[in-house]
Amino acid sequence: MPTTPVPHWPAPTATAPVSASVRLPGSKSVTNRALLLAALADGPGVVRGALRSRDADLMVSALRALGATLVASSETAASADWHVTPGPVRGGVSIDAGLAGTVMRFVPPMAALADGPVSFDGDPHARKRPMGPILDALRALGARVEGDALPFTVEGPLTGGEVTLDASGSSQFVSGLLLTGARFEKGVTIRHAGPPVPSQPHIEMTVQMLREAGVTVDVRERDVWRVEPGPIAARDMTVEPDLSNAAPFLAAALVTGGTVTVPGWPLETTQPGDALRGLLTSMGATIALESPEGGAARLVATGTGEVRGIDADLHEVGELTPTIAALAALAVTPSRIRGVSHLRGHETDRLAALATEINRLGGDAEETADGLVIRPRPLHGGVFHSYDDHRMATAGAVIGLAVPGVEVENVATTGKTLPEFVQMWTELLGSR
Ligand SMILES: O=C(O)C1=C[C@@H](OP(=O)(O)O)[C@@H](O)[C@H](O)C1
Ligand SMILES: C=C(OP(=O)(O)O)C(=O)O
Repeated sequence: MPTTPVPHWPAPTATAPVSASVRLPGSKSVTNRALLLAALADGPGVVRGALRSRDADLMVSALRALGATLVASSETAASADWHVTPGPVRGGVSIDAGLAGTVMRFVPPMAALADGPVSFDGDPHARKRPMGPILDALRALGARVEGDALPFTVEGPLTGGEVTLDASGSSQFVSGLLLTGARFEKGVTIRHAGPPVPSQPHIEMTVQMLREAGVTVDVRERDVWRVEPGPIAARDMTVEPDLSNAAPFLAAALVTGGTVTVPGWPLETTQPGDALRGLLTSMGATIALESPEGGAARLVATGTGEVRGIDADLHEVGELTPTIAALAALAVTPSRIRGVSHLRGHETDRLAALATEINRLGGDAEETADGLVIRPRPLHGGVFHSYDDHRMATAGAVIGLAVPGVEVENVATTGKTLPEFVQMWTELLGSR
């Protein structure tokens, strides 16, 4: 039966400076680590304020398929408190990774603990995302693996031990092995050999969450991570708001010369989104991380309506690139974004997608080997394609604030990490 085409979303243009408080749901990266660690723990635990989104739901389904029991309480459309009871890891099941890097890279090492083969597949584009280094590592550690990308099958048992891999394509290869590593008979020692590993804050997030669960992790040697075998302690933990998803909302303060407040911004965090404070300041925002006595911390971003270009190496915080590129396309001076060649293996080839879509609106964006050069040029309306990439869709929304007639194709793809994006964006623009 022919499907009815979904109309493009007319991105609202701001007619006045925004002034809003935007409460973000839980971090995707923290949620999916916390759920997996809870499913591997030595007893029942709770993950509070967990994100509800496609990526998080795929993780919940994967863990249930592998034998864990997850029951939600305090559930809203955007958030849930998950009560997680681990079970023996069960094989003979299939896992849908969707387009989620955290599912396709974090779950296979756990699947190697199962009592039978576990098969993985995902969205058509997910089959193009790099998987080779982590699948080869599982082989080297003792598992049987069929396939070098999605779809693939993993079958334990695996003893663990030492492995060398090239994690320059994704930090998630390291995080994935570390998260389950304590449950391998010999633990795991990972040595990286190759160009620099991106997204170090995400690896620090993994290490910190493991340590909080009582796991011994040694990171004293550069590019070497060691997890000792042992139990993963059951915990009751609360997920921080998703700071990367704050990016388009904070960007709206810059573009419109308004003010956006994000309540609950952690004073200390391993989330890469915390780098927005420096990045947006360089682009012309005034940023204040306020911590009122007795009150919860919050971030306040204020713009002037004029965006400055930026020269930035985003190697450590690659997932912020689409928002920074959207701001750069609206800036009054040129920008250069460097250090992000690994974005070609993200939800789509983000460097190609950003250059194509900015140029489609009349902009001047050029791909380089490891990033983008974006020069000021007046933009016009048109369709901004999302390539099934949540952060492309929100980048289109940021440009639409200043450029009438921008239509975002498949805005529903924001459901990967922020299903309420359109509603939140509409409220942002309405609440003046
Ligand atoms: O571990 C994580 O939660 C993530 C790590 C990063 O992956 P890459 O290192 O592949 O960029 C990041 O871009 C992704 O959004 C989430
Ligand atoms: C790269 C991203 O996601 P994933 O976890 O699927 O790699 C992202 O969210 O920007």
